[in-house]
Amino acid sequence: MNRFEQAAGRLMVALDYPTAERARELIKTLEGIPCYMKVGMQLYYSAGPDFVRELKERGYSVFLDLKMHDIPNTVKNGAYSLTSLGVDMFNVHAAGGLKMMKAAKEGVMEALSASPSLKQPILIGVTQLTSTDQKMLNQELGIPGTVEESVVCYASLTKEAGLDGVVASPLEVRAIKETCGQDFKTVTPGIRPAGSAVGDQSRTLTPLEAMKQGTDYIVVGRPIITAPSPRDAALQIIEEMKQAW
Ligand SMILES: O=C(O)c1cc(=O)[nH]c(=O)n1[C@@H]1O[C@H](COP(=O)(O)O)[C@@H](O)[C@H]1O
Repeated sequence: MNRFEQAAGRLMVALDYPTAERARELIKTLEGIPCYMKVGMQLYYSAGPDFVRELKERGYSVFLDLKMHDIPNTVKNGAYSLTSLGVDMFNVHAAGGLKMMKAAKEGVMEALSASPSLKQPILIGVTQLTSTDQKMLNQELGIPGTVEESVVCYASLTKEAGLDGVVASPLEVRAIKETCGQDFKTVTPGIRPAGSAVGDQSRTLTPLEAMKQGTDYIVVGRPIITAPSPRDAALQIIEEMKQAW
């Protein structure tokens, strides 16, 4: 694998579109770039599992971002369904607690033993959303301490539950890896190339800065999908990622 492919494989493009048709247009413009594709609530709720299967048939790695957060039994069954669908990665909210996250893992393992040909998906806990800032954490969510402390606390809980890593902002990657180990995966949205609109994100870094923090994957939506040329935007981000090595 050359350096371009290595970097592209760590870029997760958020297909935040209302329909499969719109997502297919973007995929066409990104043809030949071996990035990860992230399907979130907007697209999944409209296009469903068929679109995930289509992405798999096209050869993409798929992160299904549905952020499950429910009672343990419901999450276990949801995890069973998503594993059976054949996604490469999916996530649950760490705020659902230890028992819920362990149930998610059980759902994965049960699906794998029912269909041994399936590949084990990477199971990730969402810590504090990258739109959450210090004031919101303390005043709205009622969680004391700093954002980093809360993120590291959720990351430790996620590790204890036996999951593979967390979603966090790139600003917390070093602290997460120090506490949970270098192999514990970090998936980091809140990526903003220099000069691009921050929008509703609060805790952001550029692609280069995020890679320098040692993150495993960066998630990028609007800076690519709303760019005049999404292909150029994606290629530029991959170039930036390569500079970190
Ligand atoms: O789990 C996620 O992917 C996620 C977690 C988080 O804390 N923040 C966050 O932005 N995301 C997702 O990452 C993507 C970021 O998109 P942009 O802000 O457009 O780059 C969106 O699809 C979000 O749903």
